[in-house]
Amino acid sequence: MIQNGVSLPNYVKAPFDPADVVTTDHLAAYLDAGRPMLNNYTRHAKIGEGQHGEVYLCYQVNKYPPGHPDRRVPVAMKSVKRDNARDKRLRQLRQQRLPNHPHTPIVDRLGTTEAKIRKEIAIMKKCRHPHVVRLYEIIDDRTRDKIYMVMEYLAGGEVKWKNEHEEPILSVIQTRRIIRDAVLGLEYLHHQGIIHRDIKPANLLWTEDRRQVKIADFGVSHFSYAQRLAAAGKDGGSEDPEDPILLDDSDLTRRAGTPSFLAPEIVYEHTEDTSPGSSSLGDIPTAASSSIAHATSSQSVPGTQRPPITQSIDVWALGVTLYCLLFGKVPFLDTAAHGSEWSLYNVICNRDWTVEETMGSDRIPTGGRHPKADDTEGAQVVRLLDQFLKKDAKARVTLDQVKRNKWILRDIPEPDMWLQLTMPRGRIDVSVDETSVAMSSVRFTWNWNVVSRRISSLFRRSRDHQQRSDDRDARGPVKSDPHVHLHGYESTRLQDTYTAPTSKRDKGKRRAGTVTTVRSSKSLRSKSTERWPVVASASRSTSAIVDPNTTPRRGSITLLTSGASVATSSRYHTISSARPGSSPTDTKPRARFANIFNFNSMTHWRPNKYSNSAGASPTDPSGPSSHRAAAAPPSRRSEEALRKYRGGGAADMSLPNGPLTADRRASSWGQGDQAPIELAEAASLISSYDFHERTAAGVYNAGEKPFAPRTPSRLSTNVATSGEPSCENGDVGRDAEVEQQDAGEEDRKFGPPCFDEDSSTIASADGGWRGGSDDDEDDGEDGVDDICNGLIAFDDDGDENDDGGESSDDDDDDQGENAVTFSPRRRPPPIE
Ligand SMILES: Nc1ncnc2c1ncn2[C@@H]1O[C@H](COP(=O)(O)OP(=O)(O)OP(=O)(O)O)[C@@H](O)[C@H]1O
Repeated sequence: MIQNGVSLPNYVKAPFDPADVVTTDHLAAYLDAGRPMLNNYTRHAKIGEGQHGEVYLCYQVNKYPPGHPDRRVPVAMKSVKRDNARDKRLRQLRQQRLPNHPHTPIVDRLGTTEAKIRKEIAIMKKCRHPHVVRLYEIIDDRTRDKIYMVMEYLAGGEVKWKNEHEEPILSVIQTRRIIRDAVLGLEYLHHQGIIHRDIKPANLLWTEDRRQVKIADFGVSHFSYAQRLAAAGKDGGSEDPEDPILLDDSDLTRRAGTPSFLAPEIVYEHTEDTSPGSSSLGDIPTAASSSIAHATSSQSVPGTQRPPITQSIDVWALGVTLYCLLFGKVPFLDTAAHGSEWSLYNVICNRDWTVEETMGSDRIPTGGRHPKADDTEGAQVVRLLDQFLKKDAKARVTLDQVKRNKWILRDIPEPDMWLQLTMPRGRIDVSVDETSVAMSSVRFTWNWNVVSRRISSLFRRSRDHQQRSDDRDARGPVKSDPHVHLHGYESTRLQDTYTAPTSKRDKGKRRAGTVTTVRSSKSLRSKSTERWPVVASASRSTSAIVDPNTTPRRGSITLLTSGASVATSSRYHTISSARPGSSPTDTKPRARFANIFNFNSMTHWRPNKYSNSAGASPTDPSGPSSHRAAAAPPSRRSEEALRKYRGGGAADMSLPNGPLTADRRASSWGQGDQAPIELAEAASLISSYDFHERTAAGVYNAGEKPFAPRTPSRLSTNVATSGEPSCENGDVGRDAEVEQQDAGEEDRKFGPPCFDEDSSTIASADGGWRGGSDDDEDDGEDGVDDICNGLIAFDDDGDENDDGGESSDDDDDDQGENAVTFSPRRRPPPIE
């Protein structure tokens, strides 16, 4: 196989490459022979429970004939509650306390589980890498109060690393493979501008065969344009990764992660000697991040500034992870009798770590904390740990250096090729609007007055745009999907890209990905927007660009013609819309207005506290321009920070190599020249290839295996051997029985799942998150929830809660009505 000019060895298989993330806006919940079903997913065992919801093993029942290997695909389905009365009350309380300041991060302002989940979805939607858990589908029915994330199922479960005697249970070879996989996944994320922020063994999940691990849990991850540019700087770009403005990512100052894995720069205020020049955290730039200092803890040391928080915090956490896997304990432990989180942070900032005499379950000698020997494996590992756990983030090893480390490359047959193949490629973008539309709001309703107002506004504006479009330069629109091609982006495509739905079921699918919600304009949360044309290029997704010359009114919809000039002003938010399954050949425009106006994009304008001066609307005194006068302090969002840094308004943004045009930006993000496939995807398979090693590592040797694959993996075997999917052949009773026995047996063998303080993610310092599962909220509200383990609830009359009725957002508190209902009498059309 030859890929991008590199000839891959025979053992490299074609990479797994399922379609893009699907957003389904219709939910049918019902029982099938006693087995709960959501759309075409049958629910099986509960795999885990996090802060915001439960994760279930489900089987996707596909339209393949019975017996086909892909007919039933195991997936992990995470169910998360959007919002609820308690959240709402908390949010109101928090909003009262929060200063109304443009520097308040958007997550703070929303301050809900919903905001967190939206961000998680928006980030996961974009990630495509063999060592990052894939998101397949979002089931987001606006009439429900839960959202379902359908993910790749990792049957091997979390990476466990110690036994009850605090001894390591993984061999050194297994540890190396885990770290290698994590490095590749993390390098990909960093390349995209994503900081994971919660790297730890529990967030590395094994595949069923335990040959690979994948990074999971993006609940506290952070996407940053600035960080991405910083990463681009490494590639020879002109950006300065240390530039304080590029690092203006204030969201990062909210402490998130797991205490034992936090980097010193996150808890820097605990550093003992913090005088400039002598800090163990290195030279702290005094000018840096002044805007983020306000968010630091009350314990911050006067006269010092928080060191920049960069992707390096993930590198530190990976170092801590390596240490855990090798020695069965965390490197920084609070040994005080009445230790607290604070004393742990003191240890992290000020103390060195120790090294046991041996490492791994195979007890390979280390040579101590400062090994004298040069080339022993132990010495190599300790030196690598030294580089990982540098308190000064600037002195810390980079992932690229880790990949080139002797110990990491130790058992790779062709290291040069591996390095070449695993080079991260391709860029993605997670825009603010993508987090907004990552999931929609509950109770999305038609409001005919609004609809008619929108329609007339639509006519007016599209006429204006038609007139202006001739005068504009032909720069292509900024797009936020990595698969969008800028070239050949023509409005006529729209007209070739829609097939009218043929059934109600299809209709649901066709609507998937429609532009839905603009939070700041409540009136827009109507079905009027939902029904507007989805803009889809041949490659599934587009974004809209707003003409800076227009003066959109608050809450108006603006339509553009092809080739409209690009407004980089942040007051115009592009909205991506992705319609799964659309192809240039089988579709045509769905909107009745599409063929009248020939538009290819649409956008919403919304007032934005973070606006800068570009593109101000002189006719909108109540809009951002007036707000801006008051909002003089520098904007927080990194893209705006960059714009300011580059010299002011959108028009004169310039880089040393010329102006930062939309095309240049898009191509610098890798959106203009999409590689046929992700090279790294193919290459990373090599990292897990070596059957000898696998045997040596005890992957298939039950005697040596520290943890057997969990119940669900056995279930999948069951399904495979039975030939027919259980829900089809009525075998569910037996299946459930076996499942139960299996779970019991597993509990006996391995004990119930436990959460120790080393591995529990902490909430944001400002109390933005809460613990507890959804069920906390459900108590007394929908009792049947318990029957279905919190996933689905019956309603008394057995009717599905359809989205026909008029209702307002204010009804959100009504948990009983919003609960996902379960109708044994109503089923979706059978899967052929
Ligand atoms: N794709 C998956 N495949 C298999 N198991 C998974 C998958 N995703 C999550 N899990 C399991 O479900 C558990 C809960 O996952 P979830 O993402 O909800 O946790 P979380 O809320 O992020 O947890 P934390 O409290 O650590 O942040 C995890 O511990 C993990 O073991």
